[in-house]
Amino acid sequence: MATILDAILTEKKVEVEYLQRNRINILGNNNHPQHSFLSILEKAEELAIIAEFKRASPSKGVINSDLDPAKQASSYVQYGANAVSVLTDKCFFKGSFSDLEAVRKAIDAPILCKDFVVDSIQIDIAKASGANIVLLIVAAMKEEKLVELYQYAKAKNLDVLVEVHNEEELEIALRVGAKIIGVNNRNLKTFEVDLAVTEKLGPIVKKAGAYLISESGIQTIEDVKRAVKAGANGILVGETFMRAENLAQTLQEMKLPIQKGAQI
Ligand SMILES: O=P(O)(O)OC[C@@H](O)[C@@H](O)c1c[nH]c2ccccc12
Repeated sequence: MATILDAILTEKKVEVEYLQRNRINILGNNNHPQHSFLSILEKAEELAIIAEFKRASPSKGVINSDLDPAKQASSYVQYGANAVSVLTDKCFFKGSFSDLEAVRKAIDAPILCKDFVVDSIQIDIAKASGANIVLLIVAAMKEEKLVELYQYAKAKNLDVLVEVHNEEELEIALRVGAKIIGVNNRNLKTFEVDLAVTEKLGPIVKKAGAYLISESGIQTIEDVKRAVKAGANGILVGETFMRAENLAQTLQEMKLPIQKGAQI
């Protein structure tokens, strides 16, 4: 049966063809500020928080369509987020590269371009829109493609968050040489969310000497504590922050000290 990930990847092929045809019109500014998320992780004694701007998702439908990306991202940084993630996928997440550009103008912190990257032109556009980090999802491509796109992004001075959901994908991420590994607690094929995925894969990530980011489904302090216990250096949180009634408090209380030994 075709999964939602299959549907997204089919759509991305169409999008990439469009981007290639319109390359000249799209690629703009390449003089955005550089921000190294990796060096933040290297120095951090507290959990790094990547706060996500996420209007909607295929699993949750509309999450919050009232918020302005620049304002929300500024609040994230003001309340202590170490990086901001911006969904740029239109069809399934109601995001855009204009959102990313608006956030770039508003904040002085690393920005993660959150999309389903399958071609280098998407990395070019992410960079031209002001991103400092790109996401590469192991489940979205063959290993050779992952190697190619990883090297491409590195050569452009971007940090790369390599996302995995099981041991097999994690082995691939480590073979590619990923330094920052995102363990997605959500299965992109079934939408099932389980923090036990971080607990299972976290120790393997740490043993390999990479930084661990626990992604998705984090709602409570108990969830954050579980991630920290599994060795997380950071967490990626979208829905909880987009729906928060008291964002300052919700975000600030997640800034827990990281485990000793989680430093590399
Ligand atoms: O809103 P949540 O459950 O806090 O999840 C955020 C983030 O992890 C999620 O948006 C995400 C993780 N990996 C992705 C890949 C593509 C799109 C979205 C994602």
